[in-house]
Amino acid sequence: MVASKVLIVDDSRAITKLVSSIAQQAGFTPVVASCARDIEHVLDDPTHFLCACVDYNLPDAPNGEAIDFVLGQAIPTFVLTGHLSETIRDTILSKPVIDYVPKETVQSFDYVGRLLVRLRDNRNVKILLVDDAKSSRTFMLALLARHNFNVLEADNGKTALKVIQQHPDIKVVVTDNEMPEMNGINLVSEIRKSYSSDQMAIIGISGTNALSLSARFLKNGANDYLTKPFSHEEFFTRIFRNLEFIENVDKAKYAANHDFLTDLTNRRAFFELAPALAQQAFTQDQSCCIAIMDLDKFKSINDTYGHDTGDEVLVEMAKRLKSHFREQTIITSRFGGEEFCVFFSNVSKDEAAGRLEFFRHHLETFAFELSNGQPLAVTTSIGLSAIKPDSDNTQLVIDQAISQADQALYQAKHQGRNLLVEF
Ligand SMILES: Nc1nc2c(ncn2[C@@H]2O[C@H](COP(=O)(O)OP(=O)(O)OP(=O)(O)O)[C@@H](O)[C@H]2O)c(=O)[nH]1
Repeated sequence: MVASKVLIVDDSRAITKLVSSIAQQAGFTPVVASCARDIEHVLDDPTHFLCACVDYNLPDAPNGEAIDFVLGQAIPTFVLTGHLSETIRDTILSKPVIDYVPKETVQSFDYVGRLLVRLRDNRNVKILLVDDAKSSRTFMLALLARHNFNVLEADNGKTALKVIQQHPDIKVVVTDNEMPEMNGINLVSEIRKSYSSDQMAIIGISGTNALSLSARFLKNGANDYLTKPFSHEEFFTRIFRNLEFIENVDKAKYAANHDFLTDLTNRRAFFELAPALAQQAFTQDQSCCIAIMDLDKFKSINDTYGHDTGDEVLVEMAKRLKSHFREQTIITSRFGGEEFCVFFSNVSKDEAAGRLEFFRHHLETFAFELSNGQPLAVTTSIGLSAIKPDSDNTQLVIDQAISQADQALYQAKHQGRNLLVEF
């Protein structure tokens, strides 16, 4: 069961309305209780709740009692507070809450939206804790679990490397230094042999009595460090800052390699990926081929229905291409305009021709449905060419095959369109 509800407990109608709309925008169903008494009535199954957003001060629960009740239902909880004295802050942070949000500014509510999305997405974010002291791992694990992170553990550097080998998608490693088998500093330099600082963030933990340790962590490739003892707010700030950095780099890389409109691999990334796949295939005596596709009379679609409809057609074409050619060894790419390219590795020319003919026939048979519900017949012409097996000159043979597939495509257009022609 996916936890898709957000419990909102607040006596202000303005706040419940605002937070409900933020939850809805993030894709969750808000469930509102306007006082502590109401909570029991609106809670059906607590496992359906991603989290709760609870007001610290309610008329029938003036000192955070509602927070304890909701936490008792095992629902991850963050607290909204109107007045934040040091005492209230300390009281809130003494409870196992996710965080507290002062109801001060628009930015506070912006933070609520980001927090909800994070809580949902954190399930897929792996964080590795490396420390030989179990108590220290347990403390950090409990903090990260509140934010739904997928937490892995290791009690020394060597074990950590094994865990990383099994989970290369770990985003953040938090490591102590003094450990048996392999210490933290050595672990950092081992990780950096395979993962750069924008692929896997490393936060070193150092004690206050060893100030030079933080510098050694950084010099060996750590992204950041935490000095013991640290507050839980400081811990989360470091985790989030480093995670956001990794995620932003991921987003930038994705944007650089994908076509903005159709989300297919773009031409530049195609020429980075295809030679490596071709080389792999050729060294295993497997064949590779390339198809160039061009939508028929696309200009008249633009002219008749407008450029936006033309864009819709390109997006739909990309979706169909992706669903027909899903394998990791096949690259579907938008080369530009209404021209697409499919690179097949480990596929013979005959098999590729069969699959492309099936795809051409599928387009011809099933009209595209536009966003206004109107059907639109779209066809494509296709040129196909085998790539000459030459693992020493993959770039060159790919360029040759593209030019041959282009010539075949030209013939397909010339022979009346909606055709597959092999070079
Ligand atoms: N909507 C939309 N149109 C685009 C895009 N890129 C290129 N085009 C249009 O695609 C059309 C391509 O037209 P032509 O090259 O004349 O080819 P065609 O009309 O498909 O004719 P044939 O290829 O001979 O069947 C032009 O009108 C371009 O403006 C885009 O990103 N979106």
